[in-house]
Amino acid sequence: MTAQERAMIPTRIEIIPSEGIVEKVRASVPLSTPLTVTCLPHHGIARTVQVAVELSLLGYTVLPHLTAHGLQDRAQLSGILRDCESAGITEVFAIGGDGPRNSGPYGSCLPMLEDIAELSGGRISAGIAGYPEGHPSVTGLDLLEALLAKQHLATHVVTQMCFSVPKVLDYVSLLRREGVELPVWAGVAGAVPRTKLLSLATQIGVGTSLKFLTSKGALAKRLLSGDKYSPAPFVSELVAQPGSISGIHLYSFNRLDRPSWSTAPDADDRATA
Ligand SMILES: NC(=O)C1=CN([C@@H]2O[C@H](COP(=O)(O)OP(=O)(O)OC[C@H]3O[C@@H](n4cnc5c(N)ncnc54)[C@H](O)[C@@H]3O)[C@@H](O)[C@H]2O)C=CC1
Ligand SMILES: Nc1nc(=O)c2c([nH]1)NC[C@@H]1CN(c3ccc(C(=O)N[C@@H](CCC(=O)O)C(=O)O)cc3)CN21
Repeated sequence: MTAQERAMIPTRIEIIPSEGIVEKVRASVPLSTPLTVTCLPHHGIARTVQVAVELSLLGYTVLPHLTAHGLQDRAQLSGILRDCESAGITEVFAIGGDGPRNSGPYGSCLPMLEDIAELSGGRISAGIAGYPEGHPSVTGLDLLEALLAKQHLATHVVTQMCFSVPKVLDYVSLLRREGVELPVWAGVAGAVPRTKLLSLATQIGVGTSLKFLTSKGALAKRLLSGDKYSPAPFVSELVAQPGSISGIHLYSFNRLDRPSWSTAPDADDRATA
């Protein structure tokens, strides 16, 4: 694969719907860069959808994250899908969610996906999550079974953040062996302070590949240079493998400097006031 081809890998950015984020995005992200809006338990789904709708109306391609555990009932999901459609949103990222399951009908992602397909009449599609390193409280077999059950309702898989190229590639091979043909987008941490990354990675259970970061390999050394984690060496190594991943999903933590491998056009394309 040539450097030119590597540079063409589709890249999208995940943001947190914090106060002021719409203005921040508008000031620094070109309209051509797709965005996803995360859904954290202490924020709730309404906030995610509101930010996604605002960004979509500004002209961004945007996917809100919908968490099954965060939904009270089917009517709430129906309202969210209507709001999305009215704002021109055609795809969401569907996830179980970290928060406690409420009394609503969606104990996991699958029944929510079924209702998204039914309520939207198939007009809103969905991405789902994959775990190259497993999940702290779910077995690998359960995760695979859930993925197999969900795949017919999904358009793509986004991986949990991972710091090891071989683990991502092994995971894509595993999915292909098990009959999952969906495109896989690799979840990659953005250039964030290393302390922040370490605490978050421990919290969400990606400790194994973090051990890789403290190993003595050449790639590990490059990733660890400076105060911040640098995703660029990881990304260039990953995309050099032909036919493996379909895109890069960057967990930005709202640090919105343009990623060094980005294919996005220049500042002229930014949203204007
Ligand atoms: N990768 C990501 O971007 C995000 C991941 N999450 C995490 O993903 C988990 C699963 O969501 P999906 O991948 O959509 O899977 P899912 O909702 O399809 O569930 C997969 C399987 O894991 C079980 N399960 C899920 N969470 C569990 C838990 N906390 N304890 C025990 N069993 C559990 C389900 O019953 C099911 O058998 C969430 O609970 C959360 O921890 C949450 C938000 C974003
Ligand atoms: N289990 C799990 N849950 C998630 O929500 C999640 C994943 N995994 N994997 C990938 C990304 C990373 N996510 C996160 C999680 C926390 C923050 C975060 O910065 N939280 C702040 C609070 C931010 C705020 O309230 O505005 C913190 O200090 O914890 C960011 C992205 C969302 N995604």
